[in-house]
Amino acid sequence: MAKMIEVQNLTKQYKGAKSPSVNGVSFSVDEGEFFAFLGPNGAGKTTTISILTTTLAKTGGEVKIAGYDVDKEARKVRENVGIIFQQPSLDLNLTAEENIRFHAVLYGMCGYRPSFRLMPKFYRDKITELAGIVGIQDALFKPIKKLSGGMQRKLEIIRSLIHTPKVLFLDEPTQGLDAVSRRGLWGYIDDTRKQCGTTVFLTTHYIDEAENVDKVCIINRGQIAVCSSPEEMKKHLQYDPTPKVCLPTLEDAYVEFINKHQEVLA
Ligand SMILES: Nc1ncnc2c1ncn2[C@@H]1O[C@H](COP(=O)(O)OP(=O)(O)OP(=O)(O)O)[C@@H](O)[C@H]1O
Repeated sequence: MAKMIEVQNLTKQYKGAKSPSVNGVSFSVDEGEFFAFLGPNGAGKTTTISILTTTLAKTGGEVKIAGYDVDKEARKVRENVGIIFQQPSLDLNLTAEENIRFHAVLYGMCGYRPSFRLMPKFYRDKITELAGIVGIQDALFKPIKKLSGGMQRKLEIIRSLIHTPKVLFLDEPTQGLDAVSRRGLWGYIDDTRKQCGTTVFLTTHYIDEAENVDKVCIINRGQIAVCSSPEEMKKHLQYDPTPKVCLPTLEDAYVEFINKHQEVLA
């Protein structure tokens, strides 16, 4: 199976920092795989995702996305990825639909037209479908600054999916969404993954969202601490191995693991 994300010995040291924020990280993600990159605050998740999506320069190591090198073939990488950032990145002076339209043009989905009506049918259909899924049909043509924070988040989600990317990077995608929208979003992402073979790279502090992933890596203080399936993690990462039963959820395994490692590293 093709590797969609290949990371070897990735290092990032911010200017003026005493030590690297990401320190020799290596992992790979196969095509169509659902991958979770978990870790406590400040572990290095956003730094890693920013390098993988070409928005931040690394200081060492090799990174390929969909077979393209993030330094030498950054434009190709961007054509193949969709991103939902932790921080909002919308233009508040445009309408919701205009924000998506510019993104679609930028990502090579279609040429620019000066109004929604004049855009190609496949674009209009895709926007309508996505807006229905996250429930913002009524807000599509309103200026962004009039929308609530939650609505703006939903808009970013639509924007990241509009060009049907091969690899979808989700940096805490459901932060600020209500329960119904969270469920709707995950349903859509699951469908997209299954129908289009989209590879999904997720970081989240809601560990339950990672319960059904294929592979989990935990990063702690800039280094990969463990990489396995959620089932293996639940089986092997019990803090107290008696009685010998699996921990019930990935969140239980994660919390035990982090607690144990914080003590070891303290
Ligand atoms: N622009 C920057 N300049 C200097 N240090 C930075 C910068 N951005 C992040 N850091 C540091 O790098 C480390 C990793 O930060 P990062 O944001 O990647 O962590 P994270 O795992 O995404 O955390 P969170 O879960 O809180 O979002 C932290 O110690 C942080 O303070």
